[in-house]
Parts: sequence; structure tokens; C-alpha cells
Amino acid sequence: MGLKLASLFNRLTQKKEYRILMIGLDGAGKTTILYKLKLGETITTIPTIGFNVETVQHKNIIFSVWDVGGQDKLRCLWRHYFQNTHGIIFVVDSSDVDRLKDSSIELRLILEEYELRNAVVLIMANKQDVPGAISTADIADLMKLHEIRNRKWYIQSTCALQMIGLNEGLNWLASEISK
Ligand SMILES: Nc1nc2c(ncn2[C@@H]2O[C@H](COP(=O)(O)OP(=O)(O)OP(=O)(O)O)[C@@H](O)[C@H]2O)c(=O)[nH]1
Ligand SMILES: [Mg+2]
Repeated sequence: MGLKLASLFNRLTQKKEYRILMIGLDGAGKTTILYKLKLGETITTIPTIGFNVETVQHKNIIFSVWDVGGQDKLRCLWRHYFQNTHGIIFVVDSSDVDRLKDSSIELRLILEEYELRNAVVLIMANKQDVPGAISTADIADLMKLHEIRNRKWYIQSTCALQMIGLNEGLNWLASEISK
């Protein structure tokens, strides 16, 4: 009886761990977001050449977040991080209208990947603090997000520097992944 109770308690209190792949064009703010979530601080970043990985605890869930460099010549390396991914955070620079098209193309390519077929997709419309930043509704239109079929997706407006919207994004990921 005691043993059974102990194992039930363990199961109830055990933290679930999920793997999150954070990608998006260079300069969108991925590394800034990662360390804001991990440390609560804004770090000075340099363009990521390889990857950064950190565990981020969110309520009773542990996310292992893989932040991979987004420069054009590095995007072919993203696929090495696909396996066992439960959720994707696709970061967009909302102030960079000129590169929304590129962003949209990269997202479409990602959604076609067989290994990522079961991963839910959180789009973070970052840098909302920059004057002239595009709203989430407009980004959703311009990136034709409503055409995405057979996939759970959500767009969250964020400002990594001020830690706005990041936890709300993780709330969505947590609830979708643990369904
Ligand atoms: N204004 C503003 N600047 C931001 C925000 N988030 C990140 N930045 C800035 O954007 C720049 C690029 O941020 P990074 O986090 O290095 O971008 P990245 O997506 O990791 O870029 P790569 O590693 O090259 O793929 C940095 O100067 C950040 O301080 C934000 O919400 N608002
Ligand atoms: Mg980076």
C-alpha cells in the first residue's frame, strides 16, 4: 500500500520534459528569448553559429529549448535538430517587413518536414516594441497562417527585451503539448 501510494505520488509530481526547437531568421531574437526565459535577464547576443540549449521550467513542465542559428547559410543545419521535437517556436522580427516573405517561406519548408509532422507551432511575433512593428493579425495575414492545415498553431505577440508575451507563449505550448 505504502509503495503504491509512493509510486502514485511520484507519477503525480514527476515533471514532464518536452523538446522545443526554436528557429527563425537571423536577428529575430531567438537567443534573447532563450536567455530571458532561462535567466530573466537580457543578455548581449552575437549571431548564433551553432546552437544554444537550455532547460526552462514552466509550471510543472520542463522544456528543453534548442535555439539554432538562423543565418541563411546555417538554415540547412536546422534539420539536425528535428528529431523528437514536440513543439516549434518560430520567431519573427515584427519590425522587419521586408523579410516577412523569407520568414514565411522558411516556415512553410519546416511544416513540410516529416520528422516535425506532430510538432505544434508557436509563432512569436517579436520586437513589438519597435515603432512601426506589424501586428500579429497582419503578420498572420501576410504569412498566410490561416492556410496552415492539420497543425496546431498560434501566434503570440512578444517583446523579448521587456519579457512581454513569452510566458503566454509557453502557456499555449504547454497546454497543446500535454493534451
Ligand atoms: N527592440 C527589440 N530588440 C530585440 C528584441 N528581441 C531581440 N532583440 C535584439 O535583436 C538583436 C538580435 O537578437 P538575437 O537574439 O541575437 O537574434 P537571433 O534570432 O538569435 O539571431 P541568430 O542567432 O543570428 O539567428 C539583438 O540586438 C537583440 O537585443 C525585442 O523584443 N525588441
Ligand atoms: Mg541567436
